[in-house]
Amino acid sequence: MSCDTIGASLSVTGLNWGPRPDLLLVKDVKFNLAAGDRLAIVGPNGAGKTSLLRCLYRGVAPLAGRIAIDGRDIWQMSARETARNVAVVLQEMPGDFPFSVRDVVMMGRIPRREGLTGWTDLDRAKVDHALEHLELLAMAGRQFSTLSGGEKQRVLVARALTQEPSIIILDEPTNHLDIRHQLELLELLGNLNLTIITTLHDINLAGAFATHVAMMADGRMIGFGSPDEVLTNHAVSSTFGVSAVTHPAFGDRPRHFSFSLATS
Ligand SMILES: Nc1ncnc2c1ncn2[C@@H]1O[C@H](COP(=O)(O)OP(=O)(O)OP(=O)(O)O)[C@@H](O)[C@H]1O
Repeated sequence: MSCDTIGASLSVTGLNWGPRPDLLLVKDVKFNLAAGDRLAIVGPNGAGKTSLLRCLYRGVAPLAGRIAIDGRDIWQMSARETARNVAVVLQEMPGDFPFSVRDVVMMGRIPRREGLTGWTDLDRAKVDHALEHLELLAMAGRQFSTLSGGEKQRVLVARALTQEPSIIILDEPTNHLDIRHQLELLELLGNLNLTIITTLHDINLAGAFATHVAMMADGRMIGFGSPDEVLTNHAVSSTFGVSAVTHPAFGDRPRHFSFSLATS
């Protein structure tokens, strides 16, 4: 899918967040992304990945530190300006959401709407474009609540794309998707000219998709760099408590891991 917007840079420094100052779930996180970089955040359950994402999309206010998009602190922007820059695709989905698929995707245009005007031909064209690219045109009139988990996931990605953001933040976007849709979604995201930040439990998908990988454990970013730098046998094995072995790229198949339970 072509996208008229371009990615933005992101700079995070000294970021701390927790529900209370004595319970930090994100601890002294810092990293930089250039426009168009794709970051996969990996780490075991409870490592703080979703908490970090919440800080990045302004879902929670940091207790310390700064998050800047193209050099501008996100807390110095209006909520609308942040929404124009950052689109979010979360795991939680409202169960009873009385809207059609087309309506949900159209909601992505709200931050782009000027005043109280109705939807324009441009808005409708953007929605059709996103529906087509995520293979949703045939179900555009269906109630969102009647879709499968994977179909809902694709609708929420389509909504994010119609927002025309410069950064897309996704929490486990491949969770409900079958293998073909997982690969297609990551290919689609990879072909956008945007900055992407996503959590991914699948280390092999993370390595194949990302330009940068951040490894988290106990609220800290314990590794940040290229997939080859961060996803080593030792780091993956020790962080996840498994025995991880890398297999080199072969033909079309990228470098990948196999896993077994670690023997103590
Ligand atoms: N508001 C809160 N109050 C107390 N503890 C919390 C709160 N929010 C999250 N936690 C805890 O903080 C830890 C980090 O949660 P978070 O959801 O960020 O982890 P995660 O890396 O995304 O995990 P997963 O891979 O399981 O989705 C977890 O142990 C979680 O139970």
